[in-house]
Amino acid sequence: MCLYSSSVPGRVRVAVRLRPRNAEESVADADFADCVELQPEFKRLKLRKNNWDTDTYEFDEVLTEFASQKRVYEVVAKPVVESVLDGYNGTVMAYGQTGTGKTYTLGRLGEEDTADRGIIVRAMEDILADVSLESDSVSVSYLQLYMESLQDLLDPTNDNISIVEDPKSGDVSLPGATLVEIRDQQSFLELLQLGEAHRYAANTRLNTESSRSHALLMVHVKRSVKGRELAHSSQNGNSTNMAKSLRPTLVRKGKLVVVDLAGSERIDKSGSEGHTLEEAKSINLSLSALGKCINALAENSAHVPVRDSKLTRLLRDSFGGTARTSLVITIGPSPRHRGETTSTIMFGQRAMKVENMLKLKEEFDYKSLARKLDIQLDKLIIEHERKQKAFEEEIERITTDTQNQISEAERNYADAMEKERLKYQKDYMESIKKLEEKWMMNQHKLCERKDQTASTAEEVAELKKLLSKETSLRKAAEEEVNNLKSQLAQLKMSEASANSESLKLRKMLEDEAYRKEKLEGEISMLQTQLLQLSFEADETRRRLDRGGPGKVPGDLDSLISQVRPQVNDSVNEEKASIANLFEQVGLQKILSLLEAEDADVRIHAVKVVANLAAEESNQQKIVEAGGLTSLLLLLGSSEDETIHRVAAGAIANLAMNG
Ligand SMILES: Nc1ncnc2c1ncn2[C@@H]1O[C@H](COP(=O)(O)OP(=O)(O)OP(=O)(O)O)[C@@H](O)[C@H]1O
Repeated sequence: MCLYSSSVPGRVRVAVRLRPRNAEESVADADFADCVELQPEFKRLKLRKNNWDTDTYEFDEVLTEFASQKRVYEVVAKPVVESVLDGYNGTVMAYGQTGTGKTYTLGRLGEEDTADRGIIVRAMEDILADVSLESDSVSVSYLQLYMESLQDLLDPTNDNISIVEDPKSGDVSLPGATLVEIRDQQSFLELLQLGEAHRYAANTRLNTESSRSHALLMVHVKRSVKGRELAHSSQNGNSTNMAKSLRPTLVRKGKLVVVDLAGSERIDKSGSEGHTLEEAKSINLSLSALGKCINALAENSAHVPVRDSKLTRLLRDSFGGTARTSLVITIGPSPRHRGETTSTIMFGQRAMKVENMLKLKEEFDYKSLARKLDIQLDKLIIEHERKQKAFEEEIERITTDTQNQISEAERNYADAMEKERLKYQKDYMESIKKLEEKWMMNQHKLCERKDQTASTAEEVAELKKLLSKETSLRKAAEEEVNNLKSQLAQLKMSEASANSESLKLRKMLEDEAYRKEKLEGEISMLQTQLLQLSFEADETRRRLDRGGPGKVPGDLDSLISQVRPQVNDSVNEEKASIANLFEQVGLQKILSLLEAEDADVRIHAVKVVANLAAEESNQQKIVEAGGLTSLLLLLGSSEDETIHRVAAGAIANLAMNG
């Protein structure tokens, strides 16, 4: 499962490499100029159409016949190798006519002279130098595609390898191909030699040449992303080692595909016949399918005929896919092969227009995590088993110890029990003996008491008699008491009724007393009012007596004369009534009213006393009753003018007499 994938546009890069003239060409074409002229500084190639006309083509790199293998690697393959190390897929491919140097460019081992090392050897050197063999892995498959049959060059028996394409990612894989892990350059070189030997043998068997098949080397580079891992773990500084070990490693998977294509010469020119013709057709089929795909991609055509051949299916990621692709087209200088050279150049020109979308291939390495966990689990199981065994042994030891202790304790307990039993048995026997002695003694005492009991029985009979007598007496007394109690109850009942009667009478008496008091109050009030009326009448009378005819207006004289007899009569009546009152009320009572709270009562009282004091017959009685003293006190204590005046008159009358 791809975890992170960032897409970067990346056009197919194309370099053209010119092979130097070989011995044959030096002779045969001695009088002729090369069919191409290279201008590497302008990255241009001029193709001579004839003696006076040339076509000019531009490439990403133009490598002359003098270009070193090192330079070719650096401009053609190194950027791709670096991408693979960064986690991208990459393709380096050589295309050209037979004998133009495709294998020389890609596959020279440089055993005699390291300067001759081709792209494959140099790429692996760079890869091995960059990876860490502890955390990363490099593995290789080596295959040959011959007439639509994919053969494993590392396992010649495996000659029909199927191509599997991931419909989602478009990744192409060959699950049936042998995959050999590379740990050093030497083993890789040996592997390449082995593959070449197998290729030679296969081709001999098939009666063909290596130039008639396509060779593919696939290098899988899997790298754990340490930087990310470190950053991640530093964010979780407190995480435990166990948690760390359970975290899957992030890995980048880059795949480098190096393709040495079969020669691209035309069938008609090769003059092939029979099997060779079929072979040439097959090669042509796959190369022309590749050409068609590249054309379609260059023209942004909607349909790319990838499925037309196994070669295009194998290279679908390299053209229009996610890989960084670098194509080196190889050409010879001979004007005799101008046609093939032109065709090769045109192929390269179209390939330059193909745009890929480079995608980073990163994923979590769950497989290695699972492996790691398996190892950890095995360790834990072994540890657990070891501990379990130790535990069981410990349990056994403890059980044996405990059983021994229990046996010991049981023995001790049995001994102790026996001792206790004997002790209690002895104590028991002694107790029984003591009890028997006691019982004997008691028996003896009992016999003695039996004699005493006989005399006691007579006394008891006597006492019983007395008791029955006492009982009958007590019963008679109780009856007497009950009688008395019933009499007492009757008496209490009659007393209660008498009490209620007396309460009623008492209430009636209280009511009568209250009424009497009320009536006395009313009488007193009426007497006071009567006194006042008497006094006023007396006053009126006196005024009439003092007035006389001279002081009364003329018209009044006659009136008085008419009235006087009537007045005198009424005065006499008044006098009689006052005297009468005096007798009825009592002098003491009248004098006590001089000290009444009410001012009006005091005024009336003083007027009555004055009126009485005016009569000589009363004066002696008034003085004796303390009336003079009462009047003097009233005079001293009151500020009322009428009281002053009337009291003074009364005092004068009493004083004169006294
Ligand atoms: N740049 C070069 N410098 C010197 N010699 C070269 C160069 N390129 C190719 N040769 C030589 O030319 C010959 C043919 O080269 P090579 O086998 O690599 O061609 P090819 O394209 O792989 O042919 P085929 O398609 O038949 O495999 C070899 O002898 C090789 O050494």
